[in-house]
Amino acid sequence: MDAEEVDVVVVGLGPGGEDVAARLAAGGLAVVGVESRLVGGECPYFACVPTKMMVRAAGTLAEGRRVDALAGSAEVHPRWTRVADRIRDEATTDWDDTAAVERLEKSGARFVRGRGRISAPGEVTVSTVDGERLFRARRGIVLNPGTDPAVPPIDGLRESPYWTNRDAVRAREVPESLLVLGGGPVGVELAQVFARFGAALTILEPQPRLLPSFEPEAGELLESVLTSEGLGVRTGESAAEVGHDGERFTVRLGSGAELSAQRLLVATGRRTDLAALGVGAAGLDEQAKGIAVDDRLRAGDGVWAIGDVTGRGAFTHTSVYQARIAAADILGQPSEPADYRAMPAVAFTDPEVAMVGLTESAARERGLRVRTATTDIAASARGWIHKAGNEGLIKLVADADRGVLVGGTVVAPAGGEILAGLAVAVQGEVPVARLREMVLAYPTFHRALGVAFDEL
Ligand SMILES: Cc1cc2nc3c(=O)[nH]c(=O)nc-3n(C[C@H](O)[C@H](O)[C@H](O)COP(=O)(O)OP(=O)(O)OC[C@H]3O[C@@H](n4cnc5c(N)ncnc54)[C@H](O)[C@@H]3O)c2cc1C
Ligand SMILES: NC(=O)c1ccc[n+]([C@@H]2O[C@H](COP(=O)([O-])OP(=O)(O)OC[C@H]3O[C@@H](n4cnc5c(N)ncnc54)[C@H](O)[C@@H]3O)[C@@H](O)[C@H]2O)c1
Repeated sequence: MDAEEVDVVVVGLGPGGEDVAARLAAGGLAVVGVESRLVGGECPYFACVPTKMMVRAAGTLAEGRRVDALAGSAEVHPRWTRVADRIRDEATTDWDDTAAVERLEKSGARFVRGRGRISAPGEVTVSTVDGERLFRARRGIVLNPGTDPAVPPIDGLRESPYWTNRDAVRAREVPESLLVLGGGPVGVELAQVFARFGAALTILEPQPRLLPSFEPEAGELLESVLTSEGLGVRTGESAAEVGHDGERFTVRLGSGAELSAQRLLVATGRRTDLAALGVGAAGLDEQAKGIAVDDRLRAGDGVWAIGDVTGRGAFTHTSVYQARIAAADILGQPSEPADYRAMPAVAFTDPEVAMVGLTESAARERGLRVRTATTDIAASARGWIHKAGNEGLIKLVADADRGVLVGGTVVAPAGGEILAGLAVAVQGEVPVARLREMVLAYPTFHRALGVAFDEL
């Protein structure tokens, strides 16, 4: 097979892959982008965008149900077809990436639909519907393969018609009951959405709390909100066996108890098949969980990796941030090295759970002399005015020796927006003494930060 000579091959066109391909093409390089499914990746078709449309719709239902407490009376009648149609028509154009392919090609990159794998150093073989194509990349290969849902090895699960996020966003109907395996961001966001649309919901999370990668206080508060909305939350419990009789799922727990539901959503994390990507041919460990990269996103000689697969925060903003740095490195342009100190994470539940930088335990593990402060959003002036739906907290984590914030968590209505102030403080290493002097508008939710700064 003759090889086609190019400068760079980008394998996988998630948000970062699409971005890096366009940047490299704009920089004058001959670029081929390879995508086996949809250009844009998980985020626009199966993740961020459609799930946030669901969250937005479920939030309006919740607000409608709060009318009785604040403004009169209202009857709310959920209709899922509104959400399903919006996802199909506005978010995903019925899961069609024509516009994204055109955008990519307009940027100057070439597009090949197929599955790429590194077949030799500097070489990518792409399996397309018309057979195999071979590309030789003079400058290098950028890997942006993203992740697929990880399905845990629970007896009977793989043989059952379980859902992942990809099925949940395509749902045309709300199940009468839904069991969610996993209380991470995917699990809690989708659980609250489907519950607000009428599904009887149970979340099963083996760790002691929901959102285990966030501050424990955040997971505890979210659990109390979800249970007050009628969801069942079973933390510290795992599924031992899954059965499906053609209509319903039965899940036997480690404790012996049994749960039953019409649908089962697997939201237990993500995985990438590095062996299928051929990373071994580039001298990388194909048995590893992800691809280790340096602060220029270099994974090896002539190989860069960006996005979820790098394990530096599985978010769209990480992927496009890394794309910018990798593109600059390949083009030989100046840029700052990757800096993840103020990486934000937001779970778009109601209240939103948002964090930046280090949790208290992560800061202690790094040997920092940690000082923390926590304040209650409901007890703040704005929280008290807000009333229904005012649950929340702010937790700050400071390095007492340097007198700066190293992390912060906001659980609040629009907590992800409030987080921006903390992100600036962590990134800019603004002294806590200076933060205390700030004038914070009354009565905003973020004004509660002042109480926490004082406590620090
Ligand atoms: C339900 C859900 C909700 C989420 N919500 C948010 C959110 O609100 N905010 C946020 O920041 N993040 C969110 N995320 C995470 C976000 O979707 C990812 O971090 C984001 O898509 C970036 O991923 P990526 O760039 O690594 O690649 P991906 O988006 O995973 O795309 C990788 C692409 O590579 C392709 N590919 C893989 N292997 C090959 C191959 N060998 N050859 C050719 N193509 C290949 C795949 O088909 C895929 O299209 C969410 C995730 C999920 C599951
Ligand atoms: N708003 C956002 O930015 C957003 C939203 C969704 C997802 N994401 C990203 O996507 C990635 C995937 O999210 P996720 O929630 O699927 O993964 P996750 O790894 O964050 O959480 C998975 C959860 O499943 C639990 N779990 C593991 N095995 C289990 C089992 N056998 N049964 C039940 N539970 C089990 C884990 O303890 C964990 O709490 C995350 O890294 C996240 O950052 C981001």
